[in-house]
Amino acid sequence: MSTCLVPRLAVVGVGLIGGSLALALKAAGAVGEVVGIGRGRANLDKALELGVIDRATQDLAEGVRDADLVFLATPVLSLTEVAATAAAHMKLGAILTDGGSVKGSVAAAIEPLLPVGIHFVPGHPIAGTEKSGAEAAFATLYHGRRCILTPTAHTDIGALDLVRRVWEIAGSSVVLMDVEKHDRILAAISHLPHMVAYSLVNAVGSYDRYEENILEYSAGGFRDFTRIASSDPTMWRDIALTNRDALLEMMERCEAFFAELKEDVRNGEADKLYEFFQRSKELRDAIVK
Ligand SMILES: NC(=O)C1=CN([C@@H]2O[C@H](COP(=O)(O)OP(=O)(O)OC[C@H]3O[C@@H](n4cnc5c(N)ncnc54)[C@H](O)[C@@H]3O)[C@@H](O)[C@H]2O)C=CC1
Ligand SMILES: O=C(O)C(=O)Cc1ccc(O)cc1
Repeated sequence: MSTCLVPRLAVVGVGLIGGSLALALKAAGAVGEVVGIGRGRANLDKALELGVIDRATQDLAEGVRDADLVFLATPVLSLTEVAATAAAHMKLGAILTDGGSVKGSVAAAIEPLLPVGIHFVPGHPIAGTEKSGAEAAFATLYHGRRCILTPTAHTDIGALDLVRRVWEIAGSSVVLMDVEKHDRILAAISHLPHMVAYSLVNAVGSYDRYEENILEYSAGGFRDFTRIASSDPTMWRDIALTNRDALLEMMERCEAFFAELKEDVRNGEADKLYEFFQRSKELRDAIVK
């Protein structure tokens, strides 16, 4: 009989987020067996080869059957369907959690589907990179980062405690938050920057006056600013669709500042431009150490 925190972990979607949690728990000796569940055989084989998972299956029902904890790490729009199938085949008392970037739609859709005796804890590790797939996973991704859990009135306290300990063992500090606050904060600090980066790359990459790819002339600033535009398009499509209202509000705020800047450039407003840039620098220097 295993004495580790999670005797059997099932990870649905063995990519950056699911794979990294598996590796972190393995490194800490907190997990017995890790079962990886996915749609593509090639990614599962890679995950096996890299030691991210111990067993692989493309059959969700079979993969979750004996799991004590099931971690859903697939794109946000797939989570409800995956959760419904997983929950229907999990053992009584097992815990289901997720790492989706948007929480309001996820918790609201999944909770009504859960059979009695299956506990759901919505979560979101605030850690990541622009890379995807099992090859992108690494054990220290969550070190020194935050993980937001968004329990609802229905969340089981024991399940919440176990998921909290899982993320702490993975190296994160856990913050509890209500879903609306989560979705608004993430729209501002994560989802808006991705939309801006995607737009910037399009604006510059489609500029064809000189019939050559001017992205090849990019210096450090362009690379830093647009790294996140290399992120997975399915993931970001799902985030944009499921956090629509909060994201639109932030995109409008951003548009207003851009419009102000445009007017000041057009009118040669030296003092206003200086103030705009000075204020931005102070804000940025205070936020990002
Ligand atoms: N990439 C990041 O930096 C972060 C991502 N997230 C969230 O974590 C989740 C996973 O993201 P990543 O690990 O980056 O993606 P990923 O693309 O690296 O991995 C997702 C895996 O799920 C598989 N998959 C997709 N649909 C599936 C389905 N219906 N059934 C089984 N497998 C399926 C994909 O084939 C892929 O292997 C997403 O919900 C994302 O919003 C959360 C925090 C950070
Ligand atoms: O690569 C980066 O800097 C990110 O911003 C990663 C990221 C993407 C999505 C999330 O929900 C959380 C973190």
